[in-house]
Amino acid sequence: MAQIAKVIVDVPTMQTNNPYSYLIPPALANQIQIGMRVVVSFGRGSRKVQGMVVGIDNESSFEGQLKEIDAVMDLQPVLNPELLSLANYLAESTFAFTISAIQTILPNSLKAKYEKVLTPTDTIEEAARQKYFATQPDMIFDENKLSTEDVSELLRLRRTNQISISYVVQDRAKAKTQVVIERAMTTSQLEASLAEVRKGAVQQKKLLQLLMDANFQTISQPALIESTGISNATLKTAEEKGWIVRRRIEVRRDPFKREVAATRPLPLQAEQQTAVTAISEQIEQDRYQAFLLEGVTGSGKTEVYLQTMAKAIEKGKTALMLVPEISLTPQMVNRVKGRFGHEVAVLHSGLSDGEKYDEWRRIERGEARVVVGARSAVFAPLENIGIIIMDEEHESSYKQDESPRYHARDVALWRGRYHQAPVVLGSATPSLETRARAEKGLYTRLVLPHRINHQSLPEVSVVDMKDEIRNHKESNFSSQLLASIKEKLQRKEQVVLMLNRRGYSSFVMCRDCGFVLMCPNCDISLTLHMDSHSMKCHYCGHEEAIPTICPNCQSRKIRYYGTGTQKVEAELKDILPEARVLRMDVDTTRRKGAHEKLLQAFGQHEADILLGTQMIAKGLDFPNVTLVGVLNADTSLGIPDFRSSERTFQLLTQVSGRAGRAEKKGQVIIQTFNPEHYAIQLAKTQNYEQFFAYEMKLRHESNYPPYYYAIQITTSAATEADAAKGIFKIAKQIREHLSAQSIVLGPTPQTISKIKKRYYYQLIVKYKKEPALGNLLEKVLQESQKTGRTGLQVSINPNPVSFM
Ligand SMILES: Nc1ncnc2c1ncn2[C@@H]1O[C@H](COP(=O)(O)OP(=O)(O)OP(=O)(O)O)[C@@H](O)[C@H]1O
Ligand SMILES: [Zn+2]
Ligand SMILES: [Zn+2]
Repeated sequence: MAQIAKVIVDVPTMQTNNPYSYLIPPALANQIQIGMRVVVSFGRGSRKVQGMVVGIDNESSFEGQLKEIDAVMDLQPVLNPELLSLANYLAESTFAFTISAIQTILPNSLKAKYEKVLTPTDTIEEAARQKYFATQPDMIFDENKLSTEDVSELLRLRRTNQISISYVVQDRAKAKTQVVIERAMTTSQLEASLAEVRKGAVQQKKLLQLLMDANFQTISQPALIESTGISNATLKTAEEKGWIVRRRIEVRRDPFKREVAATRPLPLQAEQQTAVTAISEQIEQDRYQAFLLEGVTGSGKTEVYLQTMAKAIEKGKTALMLVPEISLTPQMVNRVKGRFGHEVAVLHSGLSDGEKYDEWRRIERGEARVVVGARSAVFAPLENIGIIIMDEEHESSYKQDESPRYHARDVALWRGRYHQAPVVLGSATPSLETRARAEKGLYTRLVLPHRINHQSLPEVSVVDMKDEIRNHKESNFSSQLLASIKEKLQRKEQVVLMLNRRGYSSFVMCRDCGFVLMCPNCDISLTLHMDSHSMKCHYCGHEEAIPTICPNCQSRKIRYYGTGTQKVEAELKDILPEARVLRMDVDTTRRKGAHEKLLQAFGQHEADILLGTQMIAKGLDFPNVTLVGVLNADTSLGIPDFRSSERTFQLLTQVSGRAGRAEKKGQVIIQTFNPEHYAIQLAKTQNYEQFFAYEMKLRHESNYPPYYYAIQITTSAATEADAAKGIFKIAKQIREHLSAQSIVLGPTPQTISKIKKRYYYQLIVKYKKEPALGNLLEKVLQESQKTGRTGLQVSINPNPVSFM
């Protein structure tokens, strides 16, 4: 009986969630498995496309003529059954196409080209060894060059573990390489050369002596240069004279080479113990339960994570831990590595595709039983998960803002249910959604109300910048903040300063006509960058010269407004010339590892002040920091979004929490133009519960989440008219079907209505119960696939983190 494979195909212009049926050629019968990638021909032109096998039937209800699968790309499944059904869940819950869900779950290198190298194992049959490995130790699997019979045979060998596979990324540029130096002459030849070298050539002599040493072995070029001071030029001469050869060799990637000192579990404080016990009980009983671990800053949440993860590992299970973004990773990764050593795999956006892939394979092979990573690590191919942790669960970076628009929290909860394992959502400032669910009893709430050793929370004072501006010359520093900084520096303590913006100043404006320099591609003003002496767009990267004359009225009175990290750094140098300042923002952390280096330097007190954007607000644990200054608390308040108060409160509470974490008492100074705003007043007392109650009341009054669900529908097109027409048509379609209780906001242009030369319109549906809405939106999405002519794109974003 013929076998039929159900294949999800990758055709960008004609996406559908339905699999297509293909005949499995007889030679591959019983060899192709669910979760393998295949090549099939698609459509009238019989274009070759990639696809994923999601099902295999032994008979077909399909009447007509089926095409055969052309080739199989994998010798073993790359997605296991759990991850395949997770792909379906993602597609359904986020209005995405199954193929893009699958691609999101797979690591990038599996989308790229790579070579599969086959090696025989000890158990290989003699006939097979003779056939494939008689003349070579391994072979490259190339589905285009091998006969179907060979492919079938190799699949069988793989399934019976007679061969193993390793993957090498084909693009050589991606492989990590290093130049090594080898000796190319005999000792006596080198001696002869030494005699000929002219007197002053000290480096050449030094090199020859090194080479003549009986113990000389191949050495890496950077190591040689570093240890001897011999220059690159000398090595070049040496190569020309034939003393050495330089070769480029491949080295294994290891994203975290530095050994981390091992740590032992700390004796727990009473509240930590209660939390660990409650979570461990669920691990013991293999039960899914979601927990909210609500602990003030510095209350020791990390120790709770580590000890419950250890419990899962002890039981022979695996553990998954999510952290918001790379900025948080260095300290957290070190803590996890300190406890679990080589069992840890790290996945985050700072890794190259190759590094990510190496880690992915280690997880898949079961070599790493603990995974730490940012958002996409939630798809780590761990089996037998015993616990899932999500640190700083309120962070908006957990939501992906392109398709599939998933929230890692939902995926974590889904996997927790699948594996019957507890999921721990931790935060000092939980999202309103999560805290509300705990209120309803859906999550078990665990509270750590005190700092470790009952150290008090830092004292927060609020400075009204309106008064400051009236009384002083224009400065980013109030007299109170400046005085405190000086005091701390005198005591050899450290200071963290947060500014909510990068660049030098935020925009350039003409004092005569009010002209503001805008990006030609986006509806946003350009930002001045002093380091590159240019104006940059933070959305599309457009860059142009700094104007000295107003392009509009030719006036010379063009001035810089607002403030940025570079400008504050310059001011600090001016008023505190002896202070050592480290600046941390997108511009200083662009290079790989730069982030970790900066934090390490600050931790070792190589600087007195850490000045940064929001990226310094979370997770840092430096005992010597006793003052935190927030230069402009208002930027996040000014954003026209229902979550702006929540964001502001979270940010201020988080950054305040960096002060006074050890024995020394902490102090926080918040500068603002809105000192009476409730988000700022409540951040002053760092009282999350009070903020929660107040904000929930406001959300209730104005029908916002978490009282209502929300869906954002966006259209975009090359012309404004097309984008608008598209959204109004959708609005009409939807309104006809909505119940009276639901609310539609818009359609309106998006807050930033033009990005990269495309125009954006949106509409928001707020609803409590709309069982038919999902299907309706699916239909809208399918229809939008057909309107290729105008280039209209429609996207649907369930539970958007903001309405902008
Ligand atoms: N049981 C304990 N005994 C002694 N010290 C502890 C204990 N638990 C945690 N600590 C220490 O207390 C400090 C704060 O802990 P941790 O960084 O885990 O806090 P946190 O709750 O994650 O804070 P934040 O939300 O601000 O990141 C750390 O330096 C940690 O090593
Ligand atoms: Zn002008
Ligand atoms: Zn732009």
